Amino acid sequence: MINFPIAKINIGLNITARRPDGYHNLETVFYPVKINDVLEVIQSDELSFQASGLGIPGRVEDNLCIKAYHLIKHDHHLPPISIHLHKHIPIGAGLGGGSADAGYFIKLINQTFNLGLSADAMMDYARLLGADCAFFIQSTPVFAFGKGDQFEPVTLNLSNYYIALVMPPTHVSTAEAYRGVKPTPVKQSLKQLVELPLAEWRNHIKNDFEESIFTNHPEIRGVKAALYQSGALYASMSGSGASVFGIFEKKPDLDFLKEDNQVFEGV
Ligand SMILES: C[C@](O)(CO)[C@H](O)COP(=O)(O)OP(=O)(O)OC[C@H]1O[C@@H](n2ccc(N)nc2=O)[C@H](O)[C@@H]1O
Ligand SMILES: Nc1ncnc2c1ncn2[C@@H]1O[C@H](COP(=O)(O)OP(=O)(O)OP(=O)(O)O)[C@@H](O)[C@H]1O
Repeated sequence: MINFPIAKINIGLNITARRPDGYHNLETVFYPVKINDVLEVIQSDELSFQASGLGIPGRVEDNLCIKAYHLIKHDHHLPPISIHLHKHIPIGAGLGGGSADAGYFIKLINQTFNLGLSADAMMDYARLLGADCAFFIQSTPVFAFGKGDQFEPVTLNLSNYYIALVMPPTHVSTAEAYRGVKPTPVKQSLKQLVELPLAEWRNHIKNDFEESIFTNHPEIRGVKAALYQSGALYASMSGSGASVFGIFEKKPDLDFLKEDNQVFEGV
């Protein structure tokens, strides 16, 4: 069986406190975007993992698909499988690509082997693999809080807008990004701020990672400025970077960014 893990962008990201477990409390809005990996699982004689497309750093046994397999196998009978992941979602981009593979892998296993897991049960498994992973079980826009793994629904539909995403040739590690931020409590929750008209987001909604990441990687700041100059109503780095998205009323001309960056249009 096969499915297509999607990416997310963060609309706003406030890091509000450091937690005793070393993680941070945050609030953000996750919004799904149409950049996909391809994930295939077939029953086999032994567990194996093949990857194609973008190179994935790290050991195969640390790939979130393999970790998800062992996690579920601990509680359920699972035969050996052959996994193929075609990687297209940029890595170190703040797009949650690895987390998406984890969430979609859990769904694929549930479906392939008729495990009968509810969405809540799958989210509980996903939470054990990474803070972002649970979002990808349902992949609908949500207000997220806690470690980024607790959700409340939001009414947010950007389908009448044009979203473009720019990936500079820079990768940012999530752990590095968190180290650069001083947590600060919020005055007004993002949950209310996303209800504002989109043209006003620019004055109210921020990503707390930008300050330190832009200092260390000024080319990312440049991409954000270029998106505003091209007519974006709102532009922001996604998550811990390095990708930057712009929300436009209509398709902009972003050809000038293509020489130095990877540009995803109409996501
Ligand atoms: C930056 C975001 O993408 C925003 O949505 C997420 O917070 C990152 O989520 P993720 O990649 O699933 O994160 P994990 O794999 O669980 O954690 C990676 C590292 O990020 C830091 N981390 C992550 C989430 C969080 N709420 N607080 C943290 O401090 C920790 O140092 C952790 O070791
Ligand atoms: N299936 C996977 N795809 C990509 N990376 C994976 C996968 N499984 C594990 N990883 C590891 O996760 C790292 C990418 O993590 P990183 O936190 O930089 O992701 P990101 O794309 O910025 O997403 P996020 O929005 O979650 O921060 C890779 O360097 C790799 O070692």
